[in-house]
This record gives sequence, structure tokens and C-alpha cells, in this order.
Amino acid sequence: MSALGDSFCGVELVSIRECISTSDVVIVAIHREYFRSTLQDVAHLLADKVVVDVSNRETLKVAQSNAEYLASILPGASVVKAFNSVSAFAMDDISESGTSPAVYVAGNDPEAREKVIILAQAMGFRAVNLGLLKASRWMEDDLLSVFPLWKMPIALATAIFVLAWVFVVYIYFINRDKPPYSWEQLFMKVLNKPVCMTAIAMMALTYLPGQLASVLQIYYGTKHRRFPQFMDFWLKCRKQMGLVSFFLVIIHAVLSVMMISPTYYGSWFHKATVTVPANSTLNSALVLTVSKHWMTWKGESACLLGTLAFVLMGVVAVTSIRSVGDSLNWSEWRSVQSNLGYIVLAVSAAHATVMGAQGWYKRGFPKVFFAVTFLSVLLPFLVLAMKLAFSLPPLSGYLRKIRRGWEREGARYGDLEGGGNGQQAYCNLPGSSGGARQGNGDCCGDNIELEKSGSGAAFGGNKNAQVTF
Ligand SMILES: NC(=O)C1=CN([C@@H]2O[C@H](COP(=O)(O)OP(=O)(O)OC[C@H]3O[C@@H](n4cnc5c(N)ncnc54)[C@H](OP(=O)(O)O)[C@@H]3O)[C@@H](O)[C@H]2O)C=CC1
Ligand SMILES: [Fe+3]
Repeated sequence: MSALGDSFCGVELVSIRECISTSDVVIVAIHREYFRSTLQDVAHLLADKVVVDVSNRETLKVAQSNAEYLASILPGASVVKAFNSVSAFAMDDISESGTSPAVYVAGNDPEAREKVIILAQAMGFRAVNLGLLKASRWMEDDLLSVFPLWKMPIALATAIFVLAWVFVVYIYFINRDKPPYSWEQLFMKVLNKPVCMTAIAMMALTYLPGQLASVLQIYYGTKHRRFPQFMDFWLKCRKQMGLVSFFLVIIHAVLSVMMISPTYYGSWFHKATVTVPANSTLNSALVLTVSKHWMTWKGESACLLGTLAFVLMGVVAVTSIRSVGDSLNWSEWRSVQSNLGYIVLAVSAAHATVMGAQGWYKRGFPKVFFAVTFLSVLLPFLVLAMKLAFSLPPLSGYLRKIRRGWEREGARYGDLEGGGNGQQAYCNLPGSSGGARQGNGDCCGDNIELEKSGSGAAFGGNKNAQVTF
């Protein structure tokens, strides 16, 4: 061993027994399958020591985490789960990167946990105390799931897009004797419509669960009841849904700008007409100069509203980046994520309304339901109407009371332990909405107390995701 030790850059190589006898904190850096064979003979030596499990699993959702399994092999030791989310590369890199990655720490013995937190901080990491060892299940699961919060928003956006595309093709190509567009326009002009419909629908769906949560809180008469599981998940995905919407808005804006011309947007431009007098006799060639293709009020206002929506949505999206969000205080973050978010939704709906309103009037009921712009604004206006209703008395005051802990007589508590996201055992998990029981009903997080475990504002996810208590 001493011969080998020279090649370990000053790290002393000793036997397991010697290592244990000379250390207060022992880091077990072996794979789970070797825990028992390696450690059961020295379990008595590890009694009263802090044993750190850094291992990871290969399968999701097991009844017992690696750390809990280790604790069962070492009953006398204080097992703490930590460092499993930090790769060997990150360990090496931390001194140069200038950043401090998070190390999550969980263990049943608070003193042992504190020791490991101090150790992690001394190594340059940002330690996050996750509480009891049960949280190690989440710590191990988390590394195995790939973009868990993106799957639903992307699947939903794809489904809406496909439906919208089929609808657009039907109303413009199949349901018309003389299609208004050529098949050559399928790639931009026609495609841009379902893109726009999907973008605005996703934007509305980002803010809808916050409003539905308000409905549920009023119905329950208390905030101390979990939301249904799908609501909890929906609330958690709002950031991803908002970003999916933003990416679609970028595509819509670029496609629209490329097509802006009287040929593509006839009603946005004044017609340039040349009148040849009926009795004129032309002795020379007639020269027609067609100019003055400036936009009508409709074209200009639609462009203005579209640009405003795009830029403001960019601001909301940028503040959803954690490092940017962290630089804002609570009020600033809330103003952007909630108030500005609803303004973006309203401006986007106004953009589509300006473009379509004349057409809706001409079509009349029920043909108006075949108008792309009309269908696009239904959901946004529903969400905005709900937001308005919950922001005005008497509902605003009633909701505020509920969110500050007041409970209606005969409040519907439901099954407190059922539902939720199954993560309630470890309430302060990063990125979790902490179970829907305290889930913040409102996108805007009207209630700061809720934010500790609440789901934060719509787009930004959970501002206080890293809060530990
Ligand atoms: N590598 C990484 O970036 C990260 C790793 N982890 C976790 O750390 C642990 C170690 O990972 P890593 O170092 O990459 O893996 P390695 O395979 O490189 O190392 C495994 C270690 O386990 C020992 N070992 C192998 N077989 C046995 C056995 N039969 N009995 C006893 N000990 C044995 C090895 O000892 P020997 O040298 O004598 O063969 C070696 O020290 C794993 O649980 C992993 O999940 C966690 C986060 C990041
Ligand atoms: Fe548009």
C-alpha cells in the first residue's frame, strides 16, 4: 500500500479498519452491491461515526434508497446521503470554475447532517439541507430522470400543434371549393397558423392552473388540502410550458416577419390602385407606378402588439433563468413572473383579436368558430377573465383570507395523505412544489408563506426552490 500511496498525490492509503479508526466522517464510495460484503464486518467500528453514502442507483422508484439500505447494514452509524449529484469531474473542476454547485444533504441525525454540510461548504459547495434520510430516495431518483418536467409540456404542445394543423388544413384546403392558399404556402403561411395557435394556447395553459387552484381553494374553503395529483404536476411544469410557448412565439415572429408583404397579408396594406379614364386615348405607353403600400391601422397595430408581446415575453423568459431570478427580490420577481406574464397574455390575445375581429363579425355565429384567430383567443380570454374575477372584491379578499390560513366552517379537507405528488415526506425538495397541499394556487404566489413549499409563479418555476427549513 505504501508503494501505491506515492501515486495518490499525497492521499494516504490505509486499510478500511485503519481508515475507520482514525476518522470521524467516513465516505463510502463504492457501489451498492458491495455495501454488505465490504462493510458488515466493520459495522461495529462504524458505530457513532458519520458515514456518508455517495452512491447512485440504476433503477427509479425503489422502496428503499441506497442510503437507507446502508443504514440498515450499519445500525449504529449516522448515515448521511450527500455528494451523489456531484460528478467526479465537477469535484475536480470546482476550484477553477468559480461557481458553487449544490450538494444536497439528508440524514436522520441532525448533528451528523450538520457535519457533512460544513464539510461540503469547506470544499466549496453550496450545501442544501434536505432533512431526513428518506429524502435520499428523491436524491437518487432525481439523477435518473431525464428532463422530467419537459416531457408533458412538449407532448402537450405537439398534440395541440397536430390538432391545429389538421384543423387549418381542413378549413383552408378541404372544406373550400377554392382554397385561399396554394399548397406551396404550406411551409410558411399555413404552418404559421398552427404555430401561433399552439404558442398562445401554451401561454394560456401556463397561467390556467394558477387560476384553477384559486377555484379549488375557494371550493375547499381551506389551503390545507392537497390539490389533485395532475394539478400538482401541472403547477410544477409551468416554467417549462411557458418556455415552450416562448420558443413557439419566436418561430411565429420570425415566420411572420419574413412574410410581411401585401401579397401575404392583404388586409394589412392599403391597396395601390391606378384608374385609367374610360374615354382616354393613349398615344404613348401607359406607365403605372404602384407605390404607397403602407400598412392599414390593422396591420400596424397587429405588428405593434405582436412585437410588444414578443419582447415582454422575452423578459419573463429571461427572469425564469435561475441565476437571473436569484438576483431579483421577491417583489421584483413576482412583478415580472406574474403581473408582466398576464400582460403578455393580454397583449398576445389583443394581437390575435386585432387581426381577426373584422372577420369574426363578417362570419357571424356559428361560423366564427372556424376562424383561427377566434379559436386562439378563447382560452387566453378565459384565463384573463378568471384572473380579473379573482383580483377584484369580493373574491380577492376571500382568497387572501384562505391563503393566510383562514378556514371556512365545514371546509372540505379531503384525504390529506392521499393525492399530492408523493413527495410530501420530504417537504423541501429542490424544484418540488412540496406537494400540492401547500401548493401555491396562484401563478403570482399572492401569498409569500406559500412560497416556501409553494409552486411559485408561472414561468419562473419556484423562486424559493432552494429554501431549506
Ligand atoms: N464517479 C462519479 O462521478 C460519481 C460516483 N458516485 C458514486 O460513487 C460510488 C463509486 O463510484 P466510482 O468511483 O465512479 O466507481 P468505480 O467503479 O470507479 O469505483 C468503485 C470503487 O468500489 C470498489 N469496489 C469495486 N468492487 C468492489 C468489491 N467487490 N468490494 C468492495 N469494493 C469494491 C473499488 O475498489 P478497487 O479500487 O479496489 O477496485 C473502487 O474503489 C458509486 O456508488 C457511484 O454511484 C456518485 C457520484 C458521482
Ligand atoms: Fe401573430
